[in-house]
Amino acid sequence: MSVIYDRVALIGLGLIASSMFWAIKRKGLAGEVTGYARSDATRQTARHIGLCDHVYDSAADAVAGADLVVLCVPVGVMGQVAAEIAPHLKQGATVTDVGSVKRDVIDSVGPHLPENVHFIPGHPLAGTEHSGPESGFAELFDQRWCLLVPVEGSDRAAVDRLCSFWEGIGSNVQEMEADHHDLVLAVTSHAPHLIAYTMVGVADDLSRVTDREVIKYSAAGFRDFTRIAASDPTMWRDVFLSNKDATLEILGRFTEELFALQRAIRTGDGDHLHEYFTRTRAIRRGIIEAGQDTDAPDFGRKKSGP
Ligand SMILES: NC(=O)C1=CN([C@@H]2O[C@H](COP(=O)(O)OP(=O)(O)OC[C@H]3O[C@@H](n4cnc5c(N)ncnc54)[C@H](O)[C@@H]3O)[C@@H](O)[C@H]2O)C=CC1
Ligand SMILES: O=C(O)C(=O)Cc1ccc(O)cc1
Repeated sequence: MSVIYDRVALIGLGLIASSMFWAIKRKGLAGEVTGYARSDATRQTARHIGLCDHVYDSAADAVAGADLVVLCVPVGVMGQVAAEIAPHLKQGATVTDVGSVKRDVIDSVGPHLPENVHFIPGHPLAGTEHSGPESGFAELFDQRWCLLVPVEGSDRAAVDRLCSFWEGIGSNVQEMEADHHDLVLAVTSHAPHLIAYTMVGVADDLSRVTDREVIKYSAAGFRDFTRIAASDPTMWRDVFLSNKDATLEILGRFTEELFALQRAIRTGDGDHLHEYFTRTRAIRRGIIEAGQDTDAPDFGRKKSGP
């Protein structure tokens, strides 16, 4: 694979940026990769582990001369970071992001960017419950989807170039409209995370009265919930607050179904339960047949280091 962008700037050096860096280096997709993170401690750690060719003390310096700028910060601060870098962007550069929510990011970032740059929002559907610069690994995006969400007037050549970049990183790329993205992700990722957070919270309350038996005897299902509920609190607070409508819609439907199942249990309606579980089992089989099953935490891949 050859160089796709001469200079790439990663803003926010956590799980996603560090995984991107190692994947970029693995395939030689960029001539140089610069980086910036808000905290001095993160910048020091990044320098110590060789994350980025150069880590700058300001976002302005990191993006200067960059052909591709990737915003890898929590969605709640995307707009603020865009305002900070806007005056320093190279003419003709592409600005993208990796945020888990798209409409809110488009609305908060778009207005800050000058007309002479290409803004192409994105979202790699790959991650783990870990965060920070040391949590990244080159294989994170292999065979995972990366959704690109071009905005009105996005330049076709710039979108195609970003698509090639993500394919070089290892992803399968698809384009999607922003509101549709947010609804799909509310079903497949955001609501499930909230449910996991809730279930672990409930069990935590219970564990106090049962001498922590809930943890001690936790079966695989609950352990999977605890993994998800260990995800970064800042990131997930921002996801729920910025994808409010879609998440609330899905949670409303979830609550209705839960009440129906609750009623079936109370009234002894075994047929209802059996039919429901037969339908959900078919969904799982569909996922496996589509080659999207991954089963294990971290989607079945083990961290093999940078
Ligand atoms: N963790 C995951 O599984 C996935 C996360 N995402 C999205 O990727 C983005 C980054 O997530 P992670 O890498 O997991 O987070 P992380 O917590 O590992 O890293 C975020 C980084 O941003 C920095 N940061 C925070 N505020 C900043 C600011 N104002 N200016 C500059 N740097 C700032 C933090 O210091 C940290 O280095 C988020 O928007 C998230 O929604 C997307 C796919 C998967
Ligand atoms: O760790 C998990 O189970 C995930 O679901 C990872 C993840 C988290 C957030 C995203 O926007 C995309 C992927």
